[in-house]
Amino acid sequence: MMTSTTSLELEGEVAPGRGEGSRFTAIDWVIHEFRNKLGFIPWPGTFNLRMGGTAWDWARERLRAAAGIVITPRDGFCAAKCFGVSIAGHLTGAVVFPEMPDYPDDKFEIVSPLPIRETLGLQDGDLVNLRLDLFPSVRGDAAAA
Ligand SMILES: Cc1cc2nc3c(=O)[nH]c(=O)nc-3n(C[C@H](O)[C@H](O)[C@H](O)COP(=O)(O)O)c2cc1C
Ligand SMILES: Nc1ccn([C@@H]2O[C@H](COP(=O)(O)OP(=O)(O)O)[C@@H](O)[C@H]2O)c(=O)n1
Repeated sequence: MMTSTTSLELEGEVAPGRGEGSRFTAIDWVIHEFRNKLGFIPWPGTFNLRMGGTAWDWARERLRAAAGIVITPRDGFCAAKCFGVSIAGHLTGAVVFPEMPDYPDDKFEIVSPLPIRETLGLQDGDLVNLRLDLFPSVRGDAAAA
């Protein structure tokens, strides 16, 4: 649902990933990019949600068209586009869309300064409200919304 000209409200289902997120959040240049451009050091790993439905189809097109914040890759890696996101109205982070040709359309991968599952007591299959900032500027002091 569109809540204003700059934010989107969505719902996603907590999902397992491929167990590779912590490999990427441990890379020096990734930590450097997140610290400089988003204002926080990532908690190890990525928190995944599965998205679907017409609201997501519409939002995905808006996100594809928006500039977001670009994580600039080092040699051999792909770039990623980020948007600030509020998770269940309690935590903030950034949703990351790696620019990989086969990246799943229904995957919503969040990098955050805090452990989201543990902090919010979430399990696979739980539904979570998300608010996305189409014109993001995530700050280092914004870990708690
Ligand atoms: C900034 C950033 C850059 C990435 N670049 C690549 C890449 O070049 N190649 C790749 O296979 N995965 C890359 N990934 C990882 C993919 O997003 C991968 O699907 C994900 O981190 C795995 O998460 P999961 O194990 O939670 O599913 C990158 C991730 C991030 C956060
Ligand atoms: N900021 C974060 C990062 C990861 N996580 C969780 O930490 C675990 C490890 O993340 P991961 O990316 O290495 O693994 P998968 O999500 O691929 O299983 C997963 O259960 C994530 O959902 C979290 O709760 N909050």
